[in-house]
Amino acid sequence: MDRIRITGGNELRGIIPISGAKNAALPLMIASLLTDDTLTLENVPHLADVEQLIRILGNHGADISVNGRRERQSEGYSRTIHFTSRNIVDTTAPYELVSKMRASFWVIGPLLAREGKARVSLPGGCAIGTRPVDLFIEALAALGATIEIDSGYINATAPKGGLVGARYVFPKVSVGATHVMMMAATLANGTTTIGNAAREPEVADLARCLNAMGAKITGAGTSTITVEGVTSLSGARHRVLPDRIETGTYAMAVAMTGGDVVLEGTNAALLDTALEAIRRAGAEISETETGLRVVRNGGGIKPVDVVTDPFPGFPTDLQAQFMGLMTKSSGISHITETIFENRFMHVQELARLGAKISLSGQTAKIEGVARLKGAPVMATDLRASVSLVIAGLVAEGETMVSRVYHLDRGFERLEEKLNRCGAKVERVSD
Ligand SMILES: CC(=O)N[C@H]1[C@@H](OP(=O)(O)OP(=O)(O)OC[C@H]2O[C@@H](n3ccc(=O)[nH]c3=O)[C@H](O)[C@@H]2O)O[C@H](CO)[C@@H](O)[C@@H]1O
Ligand SMILES: C=C(OP(=O)(O)O)C(=O)O
Repeated sequence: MDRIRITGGNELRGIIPISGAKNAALPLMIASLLTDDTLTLENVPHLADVEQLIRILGNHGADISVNGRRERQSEGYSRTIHFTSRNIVDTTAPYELVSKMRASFWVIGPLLAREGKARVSLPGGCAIGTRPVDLFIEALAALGATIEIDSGYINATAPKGGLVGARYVFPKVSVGATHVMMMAATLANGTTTIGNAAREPEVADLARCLNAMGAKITGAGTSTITVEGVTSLSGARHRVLPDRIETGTYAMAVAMTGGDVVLEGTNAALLDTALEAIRRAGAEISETETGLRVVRNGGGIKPVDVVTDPFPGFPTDLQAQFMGLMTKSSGISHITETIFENRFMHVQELARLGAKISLSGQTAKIEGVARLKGAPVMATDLRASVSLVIAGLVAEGETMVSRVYHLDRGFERLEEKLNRCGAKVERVSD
């Protein structure tokens, strides 16, 4: 199993290209199941999750080609992928496939809308909390679906003439359930209004793509989304938006090591709240023609308190990384996690590097230390693992991160991007 060895102590200086967003690419790929035409997605990151979803969509009958060729490899940082689901050959998403990646559960929306039925395994894994699916069930039931849970599967069936537009207000903001309801409603009879919808940029990106496919969606990116159902969708070409979590991660890495890096191909509007926290921690961030410039030349890292929240709040997917940064601040900071109840697995691993962190309920208290010292640590989930990389970049000596398959789910060519800016990060295959 691969491990990553980081030799700490180098500043980051140079350019880091920001990839297409994993969390936008996944629902966009799933949206391809809504049409028998070809959906072409540009700027798709080359990640383990994307490869896994390609397998899942293939199981439903999608024909997928990368950069116009059939092989699934590319030399570039991002790829153009064509998805054609002329016929849906199977409306079951089996446990073996869905358990590996939670977002694959979202196929339930398009399958139900287009085929009138779907049998989808309940998603597995609880690395960051229990992650229930009750909101998906309620939202689809509101559109008229009959839902049964049987042997670990959700069996969803649409009424005879198809799903029916409805008004539904989510009791809690859910990115995934908003994606699914929006996709399902595109082919429903009549108009759907989604209240308390997730406002994440990835929701707006999905709506842009669906509209290019002929859907009639307004309000995506606000908390009320209206979807006027249409009878069919066509193909389209769409460019995946930049990854705001990757952007924030590298910005925090630069704030941690010091240096001067341009994050290319991204923009501040995707993560204003997180950038403000990084600025308060001591980095200068400015918009350039090509992206964002992050600079910290001396001055140390200041303690900053953050609370995670749905967009436009501080993203939970940047919580672990910000904690990594705060381990070296000059005082005491508090980080409160409000989205997932068990998203603090990185605390004990950061402690191995010398961090001083205590937990009280959903709040972590971080007492900044003057030095971290390299050690063997274990990645526990995607964002937790990259927080260890951020800490490793300034830890004295060597930090060896095991279980890097978590990192490969969401960070494209991490070692290469960091090394080009002066870091010493090496993948070791045992
Ligand atoms: C692939 C992808 O895009 N994943 C992102 C997505 O996950 P995901 O869409 O799974 O997260 P949700 O927004 O659905 O979860 C938010 C909260 O709602 C709860 N909930 C959710 C559904 C449900 O039926 N019942 C329920 O109670 C969850 O347990 C959690 O406490 O948004 C999260 C919150 O920004 C991010 O951390 C994930 O990176
Ligand atoms: C938690 C994440 O993804 P998922 O919802 O697929 O687990 C993530 O992107 O940080």
